[in-house]
Amino acid sequence: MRVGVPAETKNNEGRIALTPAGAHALVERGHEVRVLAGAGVASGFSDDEYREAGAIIVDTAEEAWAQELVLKVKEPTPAEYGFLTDNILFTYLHLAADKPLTEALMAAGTTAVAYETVQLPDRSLPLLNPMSEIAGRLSAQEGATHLKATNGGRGILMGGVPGTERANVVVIGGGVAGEHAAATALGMGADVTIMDVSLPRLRQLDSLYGRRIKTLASNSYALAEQVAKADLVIGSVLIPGAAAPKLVTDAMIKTARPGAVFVDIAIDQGGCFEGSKATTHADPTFKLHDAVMYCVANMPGAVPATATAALTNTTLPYVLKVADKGWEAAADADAALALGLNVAGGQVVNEPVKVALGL
Ligand SMILES: NC(=O)C1=CN([C@@H]2O[C@H](COP(=O)(O)OP(=O)(O)OC[C@H]3O[C@@H](n4cnc5c(N)ncnc54)[C@H](O)[C@@H]3O)[C@@H](O)[C@H]2O)C=CC1
Ligand SMILES: CC(=O)C(=O)O
Ligand SMILES: [Mg+2]
Repeated sequence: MRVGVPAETKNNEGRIALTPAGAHALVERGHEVRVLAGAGVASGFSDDEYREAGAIIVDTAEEAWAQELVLKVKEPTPAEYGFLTDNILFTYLHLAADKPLTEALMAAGTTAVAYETVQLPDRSLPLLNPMSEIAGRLSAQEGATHLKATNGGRGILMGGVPGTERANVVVIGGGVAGEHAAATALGMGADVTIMDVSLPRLRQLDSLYGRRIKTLASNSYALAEQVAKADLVIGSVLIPGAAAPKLVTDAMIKTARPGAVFVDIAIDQGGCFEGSKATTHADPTFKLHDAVMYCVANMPGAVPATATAALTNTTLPYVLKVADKGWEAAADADAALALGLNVAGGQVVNEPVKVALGL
């Protein structure tokens, strides 16, 4: 198959969808790989490394996009809609939060496969998992940074010092991102509470972290109580494919401590705080009442050396299947991969996306 790898175009997005090792694996199996010049540089990969791996370096985005299988990291931005065609696009899509992109994919007849809805029988999301690990860890780091008074925050140190209060960190949604957020905040010395609607998941977290963290069943009453006394709130809920539920209301944010920081990791699915709107690494926060809101939709893009390696570790086996067999046969042979299909033949085929967009 002819495989294309364009550069990422989102603000400060340094990842690339294929490493030289991945290009080598594809070429070895008889596929042709075209990588846009310079696309790997921010992740630490030069054009020469791709050439040595057997890839062809192309000079225009058009050429990288005009292949049978296009590999990307983030969803196409409006500037890229013109490149969409009836080929296979394999990338994060987050369509529940993006009707214009959904319509562009339908109009182009793209076979659009979303990393974030590939799902194993145990319900885990193997291609979202590594980026949730990274975004979770980063959320605690970013929270600590924005809690500094010099950044508009409450001026509290995560772990305090002996004789002072520690920061009170509340994590809403104790899945992959939430667990990594909690573990990092714990490592920084904060007081950590994880809230989730899944009691089995809270039991699991309790057995892993014991008395070092608090677990709480999530409901609007408990959320209101926790938000009012938190220094840092991290939102990391997910209903796969669907728009994120707005769990923290504007009224709750009004009661927050002045300078409290709210990190909405779930912003790529529309956000789980009322009042969240997507921000960029260049301008990551805004003020809402007296709170600092951090809503960057591509958090791992800031650590591309780690994130590209972590992402391609998990995507490559699936990429090889699609390139070797074509979409239909690959999806027939792998039920987890088949669940990645979001748009095909001009129609949305993922049920939660359909519901979220009212289609
Ligand atoms: N902003 C960014 O750069 C990134 C964002 N993400 C996003 O982070 C979010 C979380 O992803 P994962 O941790 O992988 O998901 P996950 O599926 O591992 O965890 C989600 C958790 O939310 C819980 N949950 C669902 N509804 C809830 C509710 N009403 N109240 C409390 N908890 C609830 C679930 O029980 C589950 O434990 C997703 O939206 C994902 O797309 C992931 C990576 C990067
Ligand atoms: C999952 C996602 O949105 C990201 O890695 O940017
Ligand atoms: Mg997005």
